[in-house]
Amino acid sequence: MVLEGEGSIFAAAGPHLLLRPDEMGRADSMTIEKGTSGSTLMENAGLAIADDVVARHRHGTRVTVVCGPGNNGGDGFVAARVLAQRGMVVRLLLLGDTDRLTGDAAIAAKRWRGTIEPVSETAIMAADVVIDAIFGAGLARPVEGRAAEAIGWINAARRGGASVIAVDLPSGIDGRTGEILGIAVEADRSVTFFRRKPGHLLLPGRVNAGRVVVADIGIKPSVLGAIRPMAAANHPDLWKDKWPRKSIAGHKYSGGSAVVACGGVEATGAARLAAGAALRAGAGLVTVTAPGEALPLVAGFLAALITRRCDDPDRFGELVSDPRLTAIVLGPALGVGEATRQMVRLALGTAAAVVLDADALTSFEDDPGALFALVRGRPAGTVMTPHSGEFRRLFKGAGGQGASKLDAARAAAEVSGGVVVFKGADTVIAGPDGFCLVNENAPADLATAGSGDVLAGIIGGLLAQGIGAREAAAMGVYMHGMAGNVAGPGLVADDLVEAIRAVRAAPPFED
Ligand SMILES: NC(=O)C1=CN([C@@H]2O[C@H](COP(=O)(O)OP(=O)(O)OC[C@H]3O[C@@H](n4cnc5c(N)ncnc54)[C@H](O)[C@@H]3O)[C@@H](O)[C@H]2O)[C@@H](O)CC1
Ligand SMILES: Nc1ncnc2c1ncn2[C@@H]1O[C@H](COP(=O)(O)OP(=O)(O)O)[C@@H](O)[C@H]1O
Ligand SMILES: [K+]
Repeated sequence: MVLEGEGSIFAAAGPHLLLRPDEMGRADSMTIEKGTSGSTLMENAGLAIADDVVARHRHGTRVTVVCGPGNNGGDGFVAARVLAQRGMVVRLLLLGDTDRLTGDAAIAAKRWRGTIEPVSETAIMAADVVIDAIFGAGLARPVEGRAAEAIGWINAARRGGASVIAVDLPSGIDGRTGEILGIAVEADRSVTFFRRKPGHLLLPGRVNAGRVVVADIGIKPSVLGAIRPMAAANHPDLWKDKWPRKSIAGHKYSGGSAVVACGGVEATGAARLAAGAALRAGAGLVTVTAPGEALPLVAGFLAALITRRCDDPDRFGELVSDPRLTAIVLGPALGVGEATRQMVRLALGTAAAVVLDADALTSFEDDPGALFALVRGRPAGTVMTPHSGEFRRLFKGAGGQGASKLDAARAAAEVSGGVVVFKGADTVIAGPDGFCLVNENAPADLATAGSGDVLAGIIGGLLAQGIGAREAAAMGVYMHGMAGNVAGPGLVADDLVEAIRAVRAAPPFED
């Protein structure tokens, strides 16, 4: 399979891979089959939790461990024992009966010499630190009843100043989707095992998880080859060797040549932002095609941009037939309708890589299959960058009911044959081979008008330089997040274009 090739994105993803709860279960059982007992894994997990607490809190801290009925609770019993040995004042609360504990959790419970109390509001509210060991990977349905009450009390304790540490996942968060099933713990920290889970990165799980720490509990990375997880965090390790750099022997065409299509006189801002971003991301030259009356506005923006008059799709077809063209960006404020559809068809008919955003996507709302047929057939890369509204319009119920954002993006990439960038605070980049990346460096300041246009331009600028579609998309999303951090609070989209210079000057990896 392509993903496993030497130097492939899968190979580079190693520590950044994300394991769904069922995949984590396989990692556990493969490890147990190879001779490490489940009890040892649980001891290691509980120890990792205790270490995390001890590293941050004084001797004598009042720690309340809230245990659930499964192995997540088992980890809690181990942590409680170790913390008591290390001088913390520990209370252990159990949801349910001790005699209903089974397997490794029952063994861990026997080793706890202290009292096992029923869950109560007062015991939770009296703590300086609460360890949430109610549910982890085994959460199977919405939380209700006593467990829901306990979660409410844990959150109240946190609002009252207690620190909350989640074992594996905040209870109530679905590790596969990041969704809240009923109610969920709001943690300061989550200590998870071996690899992070999608629910640690996808919203709202990411917010509930707080700072996520990954502990080694003795599972060997070699199990990953058989499990073949299909998702990873978007990390520079995945594309740093493609980072844009000017070569001393280069000339302007070495950076490739990009075209950005501009809408009418009242809608030129989006294309200007995209074109500026493409140039700053390293495209050698960027041409903006615009209707006659809009042309002066574009020309007056950045002197480095080339402008070409383009009043109809036929003229656009002529302009993009230049064989030196390496990337085309279509969609930002272009208008929804047949003219845009025709421009998309023409762009997809070229040998250039194409970014389809905004109106280029919405224009195919009534006949997405027609778009996908064109995308699927092309040898050059195609990247589609929908926000959630555009995604729903074009990809309808991709992934089916209960699909995570990851599953939905994956299904969209598979059905369209292109690379899909499903935007948001937890942007997912999906390739048609099903492998997905979840981005996590984007600051909320990016939620501002025109920010998506800048992203489309950055990706276009990277594609123009010959970077592959998946890498350009992943790197582009990451650079966009970095630009947001450089520009900081109060940023407007224009500032992001400017900030790309600082991003390129300080790559997110050691050279
Ligand atoms: N499998 C292993 O070998 C290891 C597992 N570990 C821990 O084990 C956890 C997974 O353990 P489990 O698979 O036992 O699952 P959990 O302990 O997360 O939860 C399963 C239990 O909760 C019940 N349950 C699920 N959803 C519920 C709901 N909404 N309301 C009420 N009850 C509900 C289930 O019936 C079951 O009794 C991981 O998150 C991790 O903390 C670690 O100890 C490392 C080793
Ligand atoms: N809360 C958020 N945190 C981080 N990034 C965000 C957030 N909200 C939106 N973004 C990012 O900002 C950009 C907005 O794009 P888009 O919705 O197309 O807006 P526009 O059409 O105004 O340009 C996307 O890249 C998206 O991922
Ligand atoms: K938990």
